[in-house]
Amino acid sequence: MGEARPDRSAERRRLVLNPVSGGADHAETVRRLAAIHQFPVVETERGGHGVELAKAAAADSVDLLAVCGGDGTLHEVVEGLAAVDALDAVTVCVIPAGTENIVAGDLGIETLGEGFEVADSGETRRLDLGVANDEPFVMSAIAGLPADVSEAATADLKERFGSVAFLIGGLREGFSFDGLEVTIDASGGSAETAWTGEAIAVLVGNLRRLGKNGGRADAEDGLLAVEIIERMPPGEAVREAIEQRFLDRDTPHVRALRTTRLAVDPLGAEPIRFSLDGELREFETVEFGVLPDALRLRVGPEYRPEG
Ligand SMILES: Nc1ncnc2c1ncn2[C@@H]1O[C@H](COP(=O)(O)OP(=O)(O)OP(=O)(O)O)[C@@H](O)[C@H]1O
Repeated sequence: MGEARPDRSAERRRLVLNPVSGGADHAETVRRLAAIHQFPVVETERGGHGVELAKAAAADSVDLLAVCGGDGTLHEVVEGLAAVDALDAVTVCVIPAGTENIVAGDLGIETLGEGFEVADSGETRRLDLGVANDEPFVMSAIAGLPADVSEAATADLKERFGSVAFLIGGLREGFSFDGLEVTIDASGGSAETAWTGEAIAVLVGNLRRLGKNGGRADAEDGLLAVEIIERMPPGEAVREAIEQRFLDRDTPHVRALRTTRLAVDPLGAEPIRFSLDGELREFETVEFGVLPDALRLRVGPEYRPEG
């Protein structure tokens, strides 16, 4: 029985494929599915190439751009579209083939097949983007323990253990972590906050579960969900961080707020490292903001903005 396919004659499609994300075993299947779903494929050849391929897609008037890889590949594509001011002209869809695929999971897209289904017929919504100075991010910006955790999860660990690698890395790092001496200034949200001290982690969420106090960051509310995890004795720190992040419990050393603007200044001479959607960046000083409704994204049927 032949199923009626949507009329795509008016739509210019393209797929950016990262062939080495995740376990690097998806490329063949993706090329086959892409042919069935009428997506011409371009492939990333090195780190940062996704930015260039996204700019080229915008220049070629692509209006539906699928991204197949992990959160890092999506990050690069969004960065490229933003750089040429094409976020409004291009609708993005996500085909999950990374290690974590946190964004895809938040959009209700779990498999390659679901990714292509949503690309074909999912609802298009407008999601906020976060920005760190000038660089956009889809999901989150994280400094401190969890950022070190992502770095500590080596490619080998990731390959063997997938998501668990982040937890293993965290437990390793937890014993040697020095803390972040910072001044944090938030304005334009539920409460003005000025805070100076030593933090274990600063989490700035746009689309991501951040624990009970911050709730799931809502990518359609025009706000960033921020959590500041204060310095505390090491035993308590590891326990509270784990309770907060994995068990959804209230803990005493965590401040949660929602804001449109957040400035973070390190007190010492060292720059501060943030992981933007899993990609590490260093900042002398950083100001976070929101671009409301900036990203046109196809979402799965289970997607709920507030999680
Ligand atoms: N051909 C390539 N060779 C080497 N590295 C590449 C190539 N193409 C892209 N990359 C890099 O691969 C990295 C990993 O991609 P990505 O973050 O999407 O997947 P992941 O880390 O497996 O998944 P996730 O971020 O969801 O956990 C990115 O930093 C990207 O720049």
